[in-house]
Amino acid sequence: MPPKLRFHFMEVEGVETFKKENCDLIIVDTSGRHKQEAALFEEMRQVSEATNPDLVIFVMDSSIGQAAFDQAQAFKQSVSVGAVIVTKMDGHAKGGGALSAVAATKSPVIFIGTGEHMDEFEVFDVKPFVSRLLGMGDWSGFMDKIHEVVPMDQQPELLQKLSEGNFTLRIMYEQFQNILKMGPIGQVFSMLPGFSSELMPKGREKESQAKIKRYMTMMDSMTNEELDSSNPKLMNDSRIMRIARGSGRQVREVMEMLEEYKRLAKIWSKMKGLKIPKKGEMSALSRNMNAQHMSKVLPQGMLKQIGGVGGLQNLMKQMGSTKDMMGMFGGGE
Ligand SMILES: Nc1nc2c(ncn2[C@@H]2O[C@H](COP(=O)(O)OP(=O)(O)OP(=O)(O)O)[C@@H](O)[C@H]2O)c(=O)[nH]1
Repeated sequence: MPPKLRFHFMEVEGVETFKKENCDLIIVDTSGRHKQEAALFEEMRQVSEATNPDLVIFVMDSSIGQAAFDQAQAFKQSVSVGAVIVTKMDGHAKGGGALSAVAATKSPVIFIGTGEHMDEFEVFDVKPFVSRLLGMGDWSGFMDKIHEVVPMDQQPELLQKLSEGNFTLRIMYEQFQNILKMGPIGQVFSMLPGFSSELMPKGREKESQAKIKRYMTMMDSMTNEELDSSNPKLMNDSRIMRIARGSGRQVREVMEMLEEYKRLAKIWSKMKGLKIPKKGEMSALSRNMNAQHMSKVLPQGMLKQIGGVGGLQNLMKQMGSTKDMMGMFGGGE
């Protein structure tokens, strides 16, 4: 063994021992390191040289955000990173940093961590990941639920309205109604674009259900004009006071409900022009989700860092995307 590798005798000895014992999988875990720590990177390079691994995995915490690019690049320069694992996807981070890590290492994401336990370690699946990143929710799951729960004769109308980008209070009301029908509420919520984290944080389903019912009571005191309008200026003070009085709620609560509506309307307006697919026709969604949609929803700084829409297309390929997903970024391969 060359002298400089003696430091890593433990790793080398460990790997040799386990190989002799015919272990299928041997994992050498280095301690956490940061790109500023040159000596630790050198140590990691030496461990890699000494143990000659089949695969080097860069494990990143999704909360580091855009710092992921520099961090991943520093890893790639020291050792031949071949895959990425993104942890803490259960937190607030959407995982945009993972795209940067993939760009920097030119390696696919293979697993994601969604919690602290063994069963919260999942094989990476590109569709839900990208949907979450874009704030779109899990479209395919959502579509399945829509087909399951929304009465057949109402489906085309609802989907048509959504694709027109006119997200009115009435649509919100109808969606709330459907959501309450769908249950278990947590699972369904997490599939709807914009509905998941803010409106219904994990573990507080009961509270959220009560909030939705409260919102619906307030909307019951609205006129048809108010429910069907997409003009934000319509809701003046006197209308808000009338709704509060009519529903026995505080003005503050009506305003909170209207804020929630505005937030959802903003998210759903990104779907304007999108042809919502029929059941089992995700490719229709993919075809219609073009580069223009993408550039609207991704943070601009991030888009730039990964080389614009073209770079994004390449990344999705590297992330192991299916042909369907490639279609999302402007027409497939
Ligand atoms: N919520 C959540 N917690 C996680 C996840 N992955 C790891 N953790 C927790 O984060 C903490 C740190 O995890 P470690 O696996 O020790 O992190 P590490 O990077 O190997 O740490 P070093 O010892 O510095 O190398 C532990 O409490 C884990 O349970 C995840 O996906 N979600």
